[in-house]
Amino acid sequence: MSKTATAALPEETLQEDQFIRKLLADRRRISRPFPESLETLFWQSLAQRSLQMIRNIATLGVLIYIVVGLITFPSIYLIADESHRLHDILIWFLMYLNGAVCLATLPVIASIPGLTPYFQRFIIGVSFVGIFFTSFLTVQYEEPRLTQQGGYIVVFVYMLIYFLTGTRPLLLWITCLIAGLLPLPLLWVMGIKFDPMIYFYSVIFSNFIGFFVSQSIIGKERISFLQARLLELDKLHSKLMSNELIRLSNEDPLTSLYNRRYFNEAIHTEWDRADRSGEPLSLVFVDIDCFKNYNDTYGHLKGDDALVKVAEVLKNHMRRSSDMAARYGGEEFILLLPNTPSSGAQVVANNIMKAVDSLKVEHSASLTGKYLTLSIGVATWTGEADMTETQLIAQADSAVYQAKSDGRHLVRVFGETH
Ligand SMILES: Nc1nc2c(ncn2[C@@H]2O[C@H](COP(=O)(O)OP(=O)(O)OP(=O)(O)O)[C@@H](O)[C@H]2O)c(=O)[nH]1
Repeated sequence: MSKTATAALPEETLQEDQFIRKLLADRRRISRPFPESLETLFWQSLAQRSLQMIRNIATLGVLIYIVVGLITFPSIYLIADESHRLHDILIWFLMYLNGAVCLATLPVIASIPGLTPYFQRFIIGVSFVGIFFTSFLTVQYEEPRLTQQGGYIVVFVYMLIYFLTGTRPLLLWITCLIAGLLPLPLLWVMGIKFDPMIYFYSVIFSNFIGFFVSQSIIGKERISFLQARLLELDKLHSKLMSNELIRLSNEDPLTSLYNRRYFNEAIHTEWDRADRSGEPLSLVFVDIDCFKNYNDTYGHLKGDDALVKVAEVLKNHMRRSSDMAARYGGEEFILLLPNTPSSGAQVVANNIMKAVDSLKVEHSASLTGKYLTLSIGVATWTGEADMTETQLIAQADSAVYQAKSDGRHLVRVFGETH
């Protein structure tokens, strides 16, 4: 990144940019948590993507779930022995209902904007309920083959939770582990016998597998996230750069006022606007008196300081958002005052004159007194058809000339005789 470019970026953003570049260069550290704000952003982006995915596949999900129901129900009917068929169908139905409720919650949360900030918490809650009831019910089939099938469903549920929700794997792992272990004392109290191996395999082991696989997927997600974030920062950087370039091309580097080039553009726009609206447009031309003498006496650097001080006064007198002050040439400034009649422009000119007087910038070689003074010319266009912008500028300039020839340290209005 170039020197100018880095200067345009805020310090925080710059640090983030450098951190990301380092991390992408040395990917061994990628699985460690990022600094807090970036880490939060990462999980938020995953949650956002999950929400979007859930919204997109909601209808398809409902259809698939119905098809799964239509396929598994007859198989339960066929597999289960007649002696406990009703019991097993009831267990299947409760499991199916549990799955339907849990899965239906997701698109509902995703479609209510007020709930989406709590998406992760809902996921934790829904996962807990889903795993608890699925684990609790699946071992209650009388038919061992169905228990085994239920085990596969638990594995499937785990995978769904891990891959669909974009939730932190460790948090999910702990939640699912507790939800998976909690039915054990309940089953024991209820005296329900079950195969511990199937329970271990479907509830505990698959949770581990889901955790490790999702950890490795999250690692890849982290890389994509950092790359996307870097792209965003680059875009922001380019935007700042182009804003900065625009600003620099419009600005006078010494005084930070607008420069003559920008003034020429602005007067053109305002001229057209005044032409359409019929509002008066005033120019105030400001020239520092005996500035050559000032430079000769105090040196150019002091001369520059004086220019900056005058510029500050001008800026402070630009009270309307449409007013603008520009540096027109060496020690000449110009104010563009849209929708301002001559009387208003004269008030501004006199105030500026007094404000510079009150600065009391010592000028021992001045012809007007002991301090730095201004000569100011005012010209106003009130819609005369035969006038041009250049003519208005020339009128303001000629009013300054009048002020100079009348003795300096004066405000003169073009067309008025004194
Ligand atoms: N320090 C400094 N001086 C500048 C700058 N731009 C122009 N000047 C000086 O401003 C002076 C303007 O001098 P003149 O045009 O003769 O006007 P003046 O001495 O102010 O005389 P009057 O306008 O008749 O009062 C010149 O000496 C320029 O060198 C600048 O950026 N910095």
